[in-house]
Amino acid sequence: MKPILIGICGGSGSGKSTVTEQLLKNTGDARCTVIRQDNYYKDQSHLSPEERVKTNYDHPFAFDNDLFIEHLMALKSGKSVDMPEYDFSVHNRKKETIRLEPKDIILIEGILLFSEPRVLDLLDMKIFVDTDSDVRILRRIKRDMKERARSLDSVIDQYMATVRPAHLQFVEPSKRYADIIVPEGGHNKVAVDLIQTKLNHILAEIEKA
Ligand SMILES: Nc1ncnc2c1ncn2[C@@H]1O[C@H](COP(=O)(O)OP(=O)(O)O)[C@@H](O)[C@H]1O
Ligand SMILES: Nc1ccn([C@@H]2O[C@H](COP(=O)(O)O)[C@@H](O)[C@H]2O)c(=O)n1
Repeated sequence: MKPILIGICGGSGSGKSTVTEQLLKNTGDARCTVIRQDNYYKDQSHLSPEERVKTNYDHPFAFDNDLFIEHLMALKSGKSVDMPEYDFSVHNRKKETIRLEPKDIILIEGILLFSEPRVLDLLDMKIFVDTDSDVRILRRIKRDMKERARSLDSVIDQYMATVRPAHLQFVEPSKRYADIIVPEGGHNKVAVDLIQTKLNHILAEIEKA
């Protein structure tokens, strides 16, 4: 049986990574792997640090979706891929890549998964993590200052200039494509447990096949 591709989409700070990590932890990395759309931001080595700050990172144009889709298709057909690595503190790809082996369950995480029809076509299950925007921006401020080397002013300015408009234009309308909506994100134990039950069922089916 071919690997099952599960998309986990939602706004920035909604809790996608937390949901994804929990599903990976419960399923085990022998049978499950994760591929993140964030790793497929375009290479910006040709731009100066000042120019990179101006990029709209919430618009579909910011992503190398051709490479992302090529890698999704490869994993789906049982081939391994070398996923790019990304450094948010310098707004650019790292030189290193990570080898991803195809596993029975491939979790795919990203803000713009469901707004790209070619990605939608490849997904076997679509999960949207839905969290109010006030909660998301508060989570993002904490995370970006701690983990992504940002100042409070830069997070607020970026949110107003690009994150919020792109969320309303691309992310929020894409919720309609979801099979399952998870309110509040990673600490929603009931929702994560229900999804895990479905994954366990899929894994048992694969073993029988
Ligand atoms: N249900 C929740 N309740 C409280 N905090 C949460 C919840 N889900 C996620 N978080 C926290 O919010 C922050 C952003 O979550 P994350 O999973 O990284 O979001 P995303 O990947 O959608 O940007 C993290 O610090 C995470 O620990
Ligand atoms: N150089 C970059 C690249 C992306 N971002 C922001 O990351 C957000 C997506 O990641 P989440 O984990 O929050 O889903 C997205 O909203 C971009 O604005 C960035 O700030 N800098």
